[in-house]
This record gives sequence, structure tokens and C-alpha cells, in this order.
Amino acid sequence: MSLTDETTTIPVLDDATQSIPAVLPDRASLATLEATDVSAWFGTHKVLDRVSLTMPAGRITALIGPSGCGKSTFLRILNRMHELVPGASLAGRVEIDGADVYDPDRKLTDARRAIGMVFQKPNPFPAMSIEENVLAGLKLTGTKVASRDRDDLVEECLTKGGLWKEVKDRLDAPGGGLSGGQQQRLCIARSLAVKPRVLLMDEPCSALDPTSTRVIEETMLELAQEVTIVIVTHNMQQAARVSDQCAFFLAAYGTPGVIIEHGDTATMFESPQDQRTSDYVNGRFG
Ligand SMILES: Nc1ncnc2c1ncn2[C@@H]1O[C@H](COP(=O)(O)OP(=O)(O)OP(=O)(O)O)[C@@H](O)[C@H]1O
Repeated sequence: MSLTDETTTIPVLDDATQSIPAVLPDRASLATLEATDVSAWFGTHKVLDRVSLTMPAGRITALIGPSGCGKSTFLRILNRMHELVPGASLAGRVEIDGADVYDPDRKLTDARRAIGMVFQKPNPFPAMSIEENVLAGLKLTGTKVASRDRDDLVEECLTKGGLWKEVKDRLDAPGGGLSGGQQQRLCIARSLAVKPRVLLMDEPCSALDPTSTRVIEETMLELAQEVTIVIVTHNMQQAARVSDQCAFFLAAYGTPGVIIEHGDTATMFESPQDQRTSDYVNGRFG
């Protein structure tokens, strides 16, 4: 089913009922994510109207805009989390390298494995060890890794998450015992363990101090070489520091969110086309 009918309601899919093999493209390569005419509702409340955006392979795309304009909803549509909200629906198309993310013949876990998510508040499993946290996503997504390869995978993911040096001597310690910034990097490492092609990050630094924020930003810049990143941020300096392109979302009073303008980050900050973009990135509202 391609979700081009504006009135289509997405059913909440039960993984247990989906046994068709994965057909997502090779997860080892960088992927472009393409959203076309995406609209979204919570019940009858329409919160996004025909949003289209290309998020290029190996680049960092920042979604910016004032509170309530639909950035997080858009992000959650990209890896099929929106459909978990009772009464939520959407229309439009999301493709990863041309493959329909909402193809009903595809397992929900395939979409989640290919398109990982890091949330605003670090959410490690507090009682699980650091090592167990990294490996936790494998079980949740049904990803198989031989036990002899697990140590290497843990080291690889913690290294990419920028945490290895700090925790390599205490992999058995509980994840909940780490600082907030370390916990967020542990969550990034956990997302990486299933080898996603895209990593979605919803205000990943908003609960962190400036030092931890910089460490996460450095981690993101390194990760972009092997995974496409889409980040929601309210921090304009952060958008300017880390992103290659920005999309400015806005919802005028009583209307659903739309993208007013998008383009490469330098242009969006230095010479945007739309006065509202200029006002927003210069802190005149929002
Ligand atoms: N679970 C939900 N149920 C009902 N309405 C929701 C739900 N989540 C979000 N909304 C509504 O959808 C609209 C868009 O919200 P969303 O969180 O996507 O915006 P946002 O731009 O990410 O905001 P913020 O920057 O504050 O996180 C808002 O009007 C919000 O109230």
C-alpha cells in the first residue's frame, strides 16, 4: 500500500503477524531518505500538511522551527513511530533509497532497524550493564550476531558512540550509573549496534550540559560518514555547527505545519529566501 490517499489511516502493525522476509536494501551502504507529501493527524487534528524533504545519504539534516510545528511528528513518521499513537494517521510516502518504508509486505522491525532513533531524554536500561545496553537492540529487532562477534561489536559501537575510552574497563557496570551525557552516547551506541542506515535524533542534547553537547556533536560529525543523520534541534548554534542542510518548519496559528524553506545550512543562516526563516534563525521569534 502506498499512502498517497490523504484520508488513509495507518493500522497499528503487529510484528508477530508479519512473517514476510526483509527486503530493505543493503544496510551496509549509506542511504537517502525521501519524504513526499507527508501529512499527519492526531485524531482529526491535522498537524503536518504535505511536507516533502530529501535527506541525502551521509549528510546531517537539521529540522528547525518553533515549538508545536510538527518537527518531532515528522521525525517519528520517518521510522514508523507515529503509527504507535492511538488515533494517529498519516498520508504521503517515505522511501529509503527508493524502497517504501510503509510497504505492508515489510516487517515493522525492518524499518526500525534501518532507521534508528535517539530520543531527547537518554533512555538506557538502567539496571542492565553497559555491554547489555549496547546489545539490547539486537534482541528487540531480531538481529542475529554470533556470540564470538559480540565483544567486537560492543567495542565498535561504543567507539563510534564516543564512549569506549571512558567505559572500556567497566562494561559490566550498570548503564544507569553513567552521567547524562554518557548515557546519551550509550543510547547512540545501542542504536548503532543494529547497523542502521539512518539515525534520527530528537533534540538529543537538550537535557545535557554544554561539554556533553559538544562531545555528542563531535560524535555526530564522525557518524555522518557512515549513517545519514536527521536531527531535530531548537539550538540554532547547534544546527549551524553540525548540519549540512536545514529545513525550517512553521505552523501558522490554527494551521498544520509546513516546510517554509529548506537548503544548505550556510544559505539558510546567511541568506534565506523567506523573511520568516531569517527572523527565526536570528532569534526574532520562536
Ligand atoms: N501524542 C499526541 N497526541 C495529540 N497531539 C499531539 C501528540 N503529539 C504531538 N501532538 C500535537 O501535534 C503538533 C505537533 O507536535 P510536535 O511535537 O510534532 O511539534 P514539534 O515541532 O516537534 O514541537 P517541539 O519543538 O515543542 O517538540 C502539536 O500541536 C502537538 O500538540
